[in-house]
Amino acid sequence: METHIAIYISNNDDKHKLLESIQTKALVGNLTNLKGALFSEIALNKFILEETRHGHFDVTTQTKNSLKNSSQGERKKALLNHIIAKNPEYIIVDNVFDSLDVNAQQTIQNTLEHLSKSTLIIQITNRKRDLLPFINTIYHWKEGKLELLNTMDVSKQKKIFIEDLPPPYNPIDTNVENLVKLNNVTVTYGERVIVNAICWEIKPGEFWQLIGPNGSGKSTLITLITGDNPKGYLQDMVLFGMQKGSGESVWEIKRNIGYFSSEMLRGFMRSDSIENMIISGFLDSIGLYKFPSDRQILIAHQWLRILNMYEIKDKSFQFLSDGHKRLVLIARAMVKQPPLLILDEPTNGLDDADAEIFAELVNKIATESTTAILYVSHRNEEKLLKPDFIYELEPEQTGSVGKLITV
Ligand SMILES: Nc1ncnc2c1ncn2[C@@H]1O[C@H](COP(=O)(O)OP(=O)(O)OP(=O)(O)O)[C@@H](O)[C@H]1O
Repeated sequence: METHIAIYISNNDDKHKLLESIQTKALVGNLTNLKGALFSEIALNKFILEETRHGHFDVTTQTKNSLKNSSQGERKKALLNHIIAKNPEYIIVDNVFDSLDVNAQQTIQNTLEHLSKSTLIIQITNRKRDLLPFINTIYHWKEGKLELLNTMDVSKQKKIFIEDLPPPYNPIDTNVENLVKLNNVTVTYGERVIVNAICWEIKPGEFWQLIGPNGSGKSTLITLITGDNPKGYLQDMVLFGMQKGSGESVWEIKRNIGYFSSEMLRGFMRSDSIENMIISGFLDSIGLYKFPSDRQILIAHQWLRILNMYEIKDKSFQFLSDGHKRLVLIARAMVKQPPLLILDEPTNGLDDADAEIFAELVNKIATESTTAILYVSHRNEEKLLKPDFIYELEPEQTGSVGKLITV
């Protein structure tokens, strides 16, 4: 049997450098003459870029959609099939379970377990619970070298956000019974019904988690709520007191929403200061092009203190770890204290320690502010998060139906 290894990394580690060390610098033995494959978000992004540039699809998804138009889970499943078809001699498996629902996680685990009988598997992970069952040896990557790890226990974080949240900034009138009301909403793409007759209400201050298997339509519902989906125009929806199709602008909808998704990290590559990143949340810009008011600066400073980042506020945002970048982007989404904060797969790629810190901030916002939270996730962060309600999408032949679960 092959010796399969896992390398445990934190969000502070440079994953590209680690991959290079494995592939070309014999970090885990000489692999240069072996045919390798990379099962990772990094490989997927390359394929998506190729698709966009050259218009041909190397990786075929189950629905025959392009990768770009596929859901996160569909992309990952398609990539694994693509890799298997190439018969690699080793596979580097990076954050294997991110974006996958429970069934898909099991299927992919079984597939990898089967492959592990003939193919070397090198797992890179930042969550101890993701460790594949057939891994024989676990290392920690430290200062460019591998250190054997006997335990993957991660020390529990202390309660870290002790400062109070700032008072609301120009509170938007949320004197409405429902922030979001979907009434028999059905969305189809071509012949396919994606979601069917969805009835769902989100009231001010509620904390919701939206769950459902890959491809069940979670992102579709989110884009309807944020006003980004053209399919919204035919629907019976009331968003922040405005009936959809009554002449409301996308801006009028968006001013009520703070939004964060892991994918946003890719959009913020400029080297603005941490302080300016937070202030820019008032101005809905990336980067700061207008002078902020004293009050805006004051509120931003309060958020910096909450995050324990006041002392480093002038440093570049890019200097932060992935986990801390997320905290800053949540603060950025929250500075205006919008009626609704949407967190779309926010913990993707976070290590154990940062996932705990992140969840603590979300719970704090849920209990101390009037902002309602809509948290979209496959990852069962139930030990860390405390939503009031769960809305579950259940796929059926005629499109996904919705089910309300009270926690
Ligand atoms: N523009 C589009 N054209 C055609 N099909 C689409 C388009 N956008 C989404 N789909 C399909 O709609 C279905 C639902 O996608 P959606 O992204 O809403 O699912 P999801 O629940 O968010 O999935 P995941 O958890 O995997 O991200 C998928 O099968 C997807 O391929």
